Amino acid sequence: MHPRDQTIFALSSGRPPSAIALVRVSGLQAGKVVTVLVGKLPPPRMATRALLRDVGQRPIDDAVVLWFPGPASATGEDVAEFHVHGGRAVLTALFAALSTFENVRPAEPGEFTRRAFENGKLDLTEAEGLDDLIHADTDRQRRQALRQLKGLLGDRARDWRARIIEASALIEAGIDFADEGDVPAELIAPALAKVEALLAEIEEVLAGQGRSERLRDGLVVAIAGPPNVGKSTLMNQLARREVAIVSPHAGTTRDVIEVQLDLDGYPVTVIDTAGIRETDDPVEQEGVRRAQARAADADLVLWLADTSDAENPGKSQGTVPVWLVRNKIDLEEVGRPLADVSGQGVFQISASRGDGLPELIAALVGFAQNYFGANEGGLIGRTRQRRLLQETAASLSRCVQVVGRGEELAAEELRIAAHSLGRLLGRVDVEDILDVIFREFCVGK
Ligand SMILES: Nc1nc2c(ncn2[C@@H]2O[C@H](COP(=O)(O)OP(=O)(O)OP(=O)(O)O)[C@@H](O)[C@H]2O)c(=O)[nH]1
Ligand SMILES: [K+]
Ligand SMILES: [Mg+2]
Repeated sequence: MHPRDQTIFALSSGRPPSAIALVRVSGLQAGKVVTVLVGKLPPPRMATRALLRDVGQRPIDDAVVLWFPGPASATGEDVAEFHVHGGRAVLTALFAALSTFENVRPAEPGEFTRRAFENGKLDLTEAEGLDDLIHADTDRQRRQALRQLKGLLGDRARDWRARIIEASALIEAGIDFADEGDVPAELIAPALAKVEALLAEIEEVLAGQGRSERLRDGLVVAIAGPPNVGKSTLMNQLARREVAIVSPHAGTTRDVIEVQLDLDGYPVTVIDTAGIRETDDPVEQEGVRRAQARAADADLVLWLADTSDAENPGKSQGTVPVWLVRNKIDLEEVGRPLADVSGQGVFQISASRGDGLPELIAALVGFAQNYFGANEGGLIGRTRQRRLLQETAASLSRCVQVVGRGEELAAEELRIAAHSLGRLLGRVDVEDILDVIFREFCVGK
């Protein structure tokens, strides 16, 4: 039997032990499994309390069972849910009982969602949103994933694709009529108008979103600078715990230390690095090498200097934005003005006392907002989605350019655009292009 036709089961709730564990079963055998374990098939979609028994009638656990006959189920197949006590031995006994059925096996990762997708319960962008929602750590990530799961991008893509197919049908009809007479002009003009409107909408979505797809990975902020300027002290302040060792000894930090922060709902990874200087110590040299590599990979560098230091923050950072942060302002002589640097991206702080930190953190939140796009309507959740939308826009814009020179070329670009959106949704079939042509125009050939 093909693995796709086998019945699958898995623990769908968290790691045991837990108060309650949810075990899901999906596939052709689900009904039989429930009938044997419960003794009868419970009414559909009603929580039913039952003593589960294995095939040898030995009791497993007192459970709540839900029976969802397909196709009105999460996967589209027959699905059973067992809510049992979340003990390891309970689950072992239940899994052993499930495994005694023929063609019933443990599910592969993501297999329930895969089946739901294959049965048309959700499109690919929604499946991606579901995965992102499960992995969301921060509120922004959760909201973005929920938008995807609700199908906001999928709905737009389906609408765009339908309109591309309409435009395509107009052009195809023009091509067909062309060898009989001179109908195309009236057909091509509305097709072109449709394509231009579509292109504007897709480009707006691409432009207005910042890099919302990076919300999944988060923003990387590296703290770099000369030794002993207080990088690890700042790191600990941002993390609100002692993640890095602080000492008056220059060259304390050698390894790259990371913490994940939730900055106003934005996921931010802060990296503390070794102080950058010339050194003979091979261990410290390696630390400096790693520090430079990580700073070059970061999305933002906080270049820390103490107030005496006039270190140039720009060097060796490539295209990564660098903010100059002057630390230890508490050591400034009374009455002496704070360092002469001012303006955007220059901060005065005391990492140990906390002065200037609220301003620095507020600026980081602003940077994150700008980076990810503050727009609540951020539709793009993944690089894959952005790439396919860019491909779609590129094909539509080529279509606009070539339409005067040849309808066949224009029609081909529209086919490519529809194909890109089909891939975005995970549904590529050219049949529906033909369907629309035959249904709407009935040329009768
Ligand atoms: N007065 C004062 N001292 C500070 C401040 N921030 C850090 N220090 C002190 O400066 C020394 C170095 O701090 P660290 O945080 O270890 O500096 P670092 O940049 O991580 O040093 P390396 O890892 O060795 O490169 C410690 O003695 C800290 O207590 C500050 O704002 N004011
Ligand atoms: K130090
Ligand atoms: Mg350090």
